[in-house]
Amino acid sequence: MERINVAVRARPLSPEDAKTSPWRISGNSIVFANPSNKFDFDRIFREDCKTAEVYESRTKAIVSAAIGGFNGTVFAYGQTNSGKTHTMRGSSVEPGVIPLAVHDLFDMIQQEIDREFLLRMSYMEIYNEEINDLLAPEHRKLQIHESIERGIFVAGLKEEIVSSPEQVLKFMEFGEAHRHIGETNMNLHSSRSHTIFRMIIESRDKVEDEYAENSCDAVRVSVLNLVDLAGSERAAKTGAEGVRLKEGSHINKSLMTLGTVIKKLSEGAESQGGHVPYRDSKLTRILQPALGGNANTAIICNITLAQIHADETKSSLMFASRALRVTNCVHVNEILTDAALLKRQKKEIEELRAKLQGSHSDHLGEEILNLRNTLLQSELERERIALELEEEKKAQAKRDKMLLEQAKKIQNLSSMVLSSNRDEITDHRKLLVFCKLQKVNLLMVGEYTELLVLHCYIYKFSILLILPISHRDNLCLKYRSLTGI
Ligand SMILES: Nc1ncnc2c1ncn2[C@@H]1O[C@H](COP(=O)(O)OP(=O)(O)OP(=O)(O)O)[C@@H](O)[C@H]1O
Repeated sequence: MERINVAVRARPLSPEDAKTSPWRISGNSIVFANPSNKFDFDRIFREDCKTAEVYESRTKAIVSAAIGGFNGTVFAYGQTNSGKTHTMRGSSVEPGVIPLAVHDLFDMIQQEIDREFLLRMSYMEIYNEEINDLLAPEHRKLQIHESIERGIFVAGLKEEIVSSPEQVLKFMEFGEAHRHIGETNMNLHSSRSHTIFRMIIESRDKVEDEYAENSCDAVRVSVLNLVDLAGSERAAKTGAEGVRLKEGSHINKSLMTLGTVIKKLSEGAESQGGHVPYRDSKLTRILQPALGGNANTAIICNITLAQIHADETKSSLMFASRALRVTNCVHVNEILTDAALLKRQKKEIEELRAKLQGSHSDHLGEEILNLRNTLLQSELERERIALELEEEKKAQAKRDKMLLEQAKKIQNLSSMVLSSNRDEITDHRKLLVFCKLQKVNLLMVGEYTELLVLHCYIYKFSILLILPISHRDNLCLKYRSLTGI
């Protein structure tokens, strides 16, 4: 959000008027009669200040921004004979803001070696609420239209392509010749119309190769309005009659609408969804983007400090004070073709990627990598443990199964515990073969055990012998002699 910049310029006074002036200027404040009537502004230019200084203080920056694609509007406001035309148009002795801006604009463009520019100009006046083309005097009563592409525009207004300040000023001179100027009691050359001098600045990146990756064919289009308003006037003072009176009433009416628009905006009407009467006059409708819209705007309020015009000066300062509270929303005006849009997005992605890879994100990247590694290791460990657990379960099941089988076998064998005699030797042998096949130890008790020991030896498996004491020594001897153990 950008506030409207408001400066006040006091025109020189005659020595008599200077003596009786009720106004005092101190810094950027101006006081009327007593300190309670104090007005503060961004800048106050005293009577002796030169237009070049007025131009440098704010308009230069607006011109520079316009080259960068931002809309800009500067207008001179004030009562008749207060020095508006002197400020905006000036003379050959002291050029005004318009010729100074035009020269500066071309100088600044020269510095922009990476961009190419196309400049157009138009010049119109609003006379008795009718829009006339000053570059094509036959174009009269032009209409205002609005479209999404162009915004608010004057249909049929001639735009001349220009390539030098001299060319611009020449066209301007042509327009001046067709402007409505009239003599009043207050000003020999009183402007009877509002004039809007406009420069349309189009630019784009200079490219050797249109299709080069890093080229961007986005076009910036900005409008710079330099406005010289007609002065508010009192018929009693100007002595206006007939045509002059009619002109004066139209001037006053449109200035009144301008005042109302500024008042509404300063009260925040637009942001609160309230009605701002832009359409009540051609002037406010054309200047709409500059008033609370998309433009850098500056107002130069011209005043006279003479006692006799104190009321008009007060009213001008009130208007200027309200304008101080108006904010605009300024953004660069860029038109993008589809190709340009794609290129721009690609560029943005590349820039973001470069940023991500920059020093700032190195540390972050490393940390992310470490975290990822840790996570991976944890997952592997978890898998390993799960596998081990599974194996363990299988082994346990196998063991359980084996134990169960063994228990069954023991049970079977228990039922086969022998109480043999010589006739049962064949059965002993069968049993041994069975034990060999089943890989189980044989539990034996009873007589004739030596014969079984012999068989065990032959079939090579160990045996547990539980024998009656009487048999033990005898058997041990036999076992030793057989096995050599
Ligand atoms: N700062 C100044 N220094 C010298 N002369 C000035 C200054 N301001 C105004 N004048 C002179 O005062 C006269 C009236 O000024 P100008 O025509 O610029 O007033 P204006 O506000 O445009 O009036 P109007 O609204 O009637 O067109 C002119 O002769 C102009 O040269």
